[in-house]
Amino acid sequence: MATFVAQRRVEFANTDMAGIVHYVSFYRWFEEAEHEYFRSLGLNIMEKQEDGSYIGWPRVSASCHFEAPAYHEDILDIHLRVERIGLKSLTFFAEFFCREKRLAYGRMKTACCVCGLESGLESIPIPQRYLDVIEESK
Ligand SMILES: CC(C)(COP(=O)(O)OP(=O)(O)OC[C@H]1O[C@@H](n2cnc3c(N)ncnc32)[C@H](O)[C@@H]1OP(=O)(O)O)[C@@H](O)C(=O)NCCC(=O)NCCSC(=O)c1cc(O)c2ccccc2c1O
Repeated sequence: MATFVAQRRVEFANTDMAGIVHYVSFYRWFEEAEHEYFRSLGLNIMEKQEDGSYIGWPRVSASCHFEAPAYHEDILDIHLRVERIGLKSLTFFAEFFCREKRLAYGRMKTACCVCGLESGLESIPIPQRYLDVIEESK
């Protein structure tokens, strides 16, 4: 996939008592970048179906490596790409840059699921309409 780039400014609430960005913020920005990527393709990360259930993308694994700290007011460029398209899952790879220096990188794997409030999560093969646009963005 051509790399999708999202941008975030480090807000005060993203930082911790050490004055640097708390690691949880990187996971949140990673997820937000992924959702922005879906939106850019005309997809919704929670798509309602006729029976009232939703197709969604819960995470089955997440990892992040932190190489340098980020600070309040820094502008971060989040470079996101689909690393692997599985039968029922997508693996995203993201890198976080500030002034072209890489601060962190990580992976998130999401399983395509039917999400019902009562029935819970049921993984399904990724529907073709998602594959069409995701593969085209590669
Ligand atoms: C999600 C599950 C229901 C899947 O269980 P199932 O037994 O059906 O899984 P499969 O074995 O068929 O695997 C499907 C697919 O996923 C890969 N996979 C599964 N588990 C892992 C794992 N631990 N590590 C790596 N990969 C895994 C597997 O290889 C298959 O991929 P293929 O490409 O090979 O087909 C079940 O696992 C479950 O219920 N898990 C708990 C999910 C959860 O609670 N996650 C944490 C919170 S979810 C979340 O934060 C979230 C974020 C969002 O952005 C969302 C966006 C939109 C909707 C929902 C969101 C959301 O919930």
